[in-house]
Amino acid sequence: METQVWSSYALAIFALLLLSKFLLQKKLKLPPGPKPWPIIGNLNLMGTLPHRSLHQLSNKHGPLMQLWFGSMPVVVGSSVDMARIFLKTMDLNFVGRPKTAAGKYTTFNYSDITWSPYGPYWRQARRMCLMELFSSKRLDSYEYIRTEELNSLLKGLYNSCGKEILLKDYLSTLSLNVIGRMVLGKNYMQESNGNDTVVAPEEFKKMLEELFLLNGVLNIGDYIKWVDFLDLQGYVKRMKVLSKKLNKFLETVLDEHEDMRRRAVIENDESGKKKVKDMVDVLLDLAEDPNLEVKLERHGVKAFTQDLLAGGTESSASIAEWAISEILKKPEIFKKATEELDRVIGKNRWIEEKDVSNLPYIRAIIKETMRLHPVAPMLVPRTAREDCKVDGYDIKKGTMVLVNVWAIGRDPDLWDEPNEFNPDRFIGKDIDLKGHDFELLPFGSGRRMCPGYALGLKEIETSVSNLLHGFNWRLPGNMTPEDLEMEESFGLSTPKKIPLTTVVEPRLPLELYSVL
Ligand code: HEM
Repeated sequence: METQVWSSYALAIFALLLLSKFLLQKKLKLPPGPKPWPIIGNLNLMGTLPHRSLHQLSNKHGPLMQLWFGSMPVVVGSSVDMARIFLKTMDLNFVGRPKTAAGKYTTFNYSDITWSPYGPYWRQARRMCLMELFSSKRLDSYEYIRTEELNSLLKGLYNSCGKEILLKDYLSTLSLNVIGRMVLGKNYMQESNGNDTVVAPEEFKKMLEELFLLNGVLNIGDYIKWVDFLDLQGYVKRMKVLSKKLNKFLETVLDEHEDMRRRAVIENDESGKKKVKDMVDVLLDLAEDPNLEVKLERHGVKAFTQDLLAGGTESSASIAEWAISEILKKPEIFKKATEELDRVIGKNRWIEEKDVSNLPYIRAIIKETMRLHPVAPMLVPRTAREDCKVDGYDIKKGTMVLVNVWAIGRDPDLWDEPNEFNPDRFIGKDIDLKGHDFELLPFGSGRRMCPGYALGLKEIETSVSNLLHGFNWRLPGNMTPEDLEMEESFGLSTPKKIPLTTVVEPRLPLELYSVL
């Protein structure tokens, strides 16, 4: 009997709560959007590629739209004006990140840069990026690493001339080796002196792919809290497995670095040159700094290191693969690109980083690739830190905010024939990739904009230009450009679903390949 009374009380309270929530929302003027279902909200409308599902919905409901992922309100901006409001005009209010299982389990409880909440810790992290990790002086000091690793990729391709190759394998090895040496000081993924590797390169690449995927998935438990413990999609289990592997790797890296620092070893790097300070050294220096506003703990150093490795690996490889795939579909673009390369660089040398500013057509190819295939099609989710009004609509504190840069990149009001790959649209136009031009935002904009964009761009520009300069490209067998699939697979990044298989032939005098 007593139980019955209690359950009626509980029911009445629950009904009252629901009613008050309903009345409150009635009073608020929320952005338009699809009607939510009880419990799941609008999760049923999300397909396997959420940026495409949201693009379709915004065509119906407008460039500012609100939906519900379970009980979480989600606002989506899909126009230049909305991007400018969220990322510039009201950036400070939308600079938060949502608390997700991915942030908790895969980034040492939100202690990395990407998922850490807005506050002194994150602000200090951004200062470290600006002043220490990505200063132009530091990036310049690593140029020799980028050049050596790119040469090794070009040599590898030359050795595979005439054979079918999976281009992404070469590209992700390049970015992993570059970022590995810059961040960790040596390549932990390569066998050295006959010793065992700490982790095999293929295994490490898989770990990073898994990290990107798990950081981009719609994990139901994040949005319907009371089913969280069931881990219905099995993602949380995968996150925990992955975080153990990453932690083991990062512990080894830190132990070795600390050991060398104790012994004050001044090492030579793999090419025999005096070792330049790597990014882990810089982070360990910072961790010892008594004047830091917020102490950088060991788990913070591991989380930052992981962010740098992840940010620097998958993105550039994925963009370069998209660029070559688009060019294979349109041979006339290859012709124009090589005309520019032959005119500006000539056929007797490779392209260096400083040459790229003289190659407007190549840079246009890269912009066009990032317009159609932004690595993070909805950037990284943000949250509203306070209640506010946008375009006359109420947005509640805690609302998740997505800026659909993929949709903006295909907006027919901004771009002629938006689905066509046409680099010429950028020639003579002053549109850059640095977050100033809101129609093209592959690195985001504002306070949370990608801190690694300069490094990412350098890698993409020099690799794509040298790939086009050094080789003629064709599709294998009887495959025609129309047969080439251009589907995406989803995660925090959006790589090609079916990796590109291609065949290369040398385009330059043969002696140039022997000096690599
Ligand atoms: C190569 C191409 C790259 C692309 C297209 C890219 C894109 C992005 C995007 C879209 C964001 C989210 C911005 C936002 O929320 O508004 C981001 C954040 C971030 N990126 Fe990149 N990125 C690239 C390279 C890199 C590199 C090389 C690194 C580091 C080595 C890096 C490290 C980060 C970090 C740490 C954040 C989080 C920033 C924060 O939340 O404060 N990225 N990136």
